[in-house]
Amino acid sequence: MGNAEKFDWVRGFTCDFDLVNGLSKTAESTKRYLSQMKGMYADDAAFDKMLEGGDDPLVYEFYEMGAPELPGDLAFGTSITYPGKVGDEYFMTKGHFHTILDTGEVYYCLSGHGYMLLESPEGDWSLQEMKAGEAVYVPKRYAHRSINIGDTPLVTFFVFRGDAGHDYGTIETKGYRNLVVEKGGKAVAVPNPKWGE
Ligand SMILES: O=P(O)(O)OC[C@H]1O[C@H](O)[C@H](O)[C@@H](O)[C@@H]1O
Ligand SMILES: [Fe+2]
Repeated sequence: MGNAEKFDWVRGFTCDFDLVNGLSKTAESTKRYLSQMKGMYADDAAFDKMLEGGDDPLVYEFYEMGAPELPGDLAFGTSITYPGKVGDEYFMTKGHFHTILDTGEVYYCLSGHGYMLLESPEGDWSLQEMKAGEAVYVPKRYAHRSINIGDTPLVTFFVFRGDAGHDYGTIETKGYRNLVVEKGGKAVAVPNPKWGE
């Protein structure tokens, strides 16, 4: 049974999410493995090398609860980005704009340490730090991507309008203007050499 049928979107329901690892015993997660992110990391050689050995690490997983795609409904769940790097670039989600660009989103960090990378179509961008107990507001119009800069899973709980939709196209073709890499033991933002390609 899929998540949409499991839950009563008309009369209400509850669902568990672990405070530390973010996982649910009831809902089923959607998983994204490294092989599904080809071209998204700056270092293609490091990316290919990681997959050569036959190992395809789980980079992140999240819950699609099956909220009705209507303006009055709310999509919510946890998103878990695992620790790791491709070359010196930290593991991250694909990131997306909302199809209805004018819809925001809230993320509350349950555990781990990382950043939310925000970028508007006009190129305004920022990094919002995420650590347990901090909530991040993703304003309407901004693409958003979670980046794990720690050694433990970065776990967030998110809520957004049910009809917002995901637009991956722009990020998949152009990328973000900046990446977050480890330099001298520190996480720093650097310009993305592949941007706009
Ligand atoms: O959609 P991605 O960029 O692959 O990230 C995965 C997921 O992360 C977050 O938790 C969002 O709220 C989800 O809507 C999203 O689908
Ligand atoms: Fe979103």
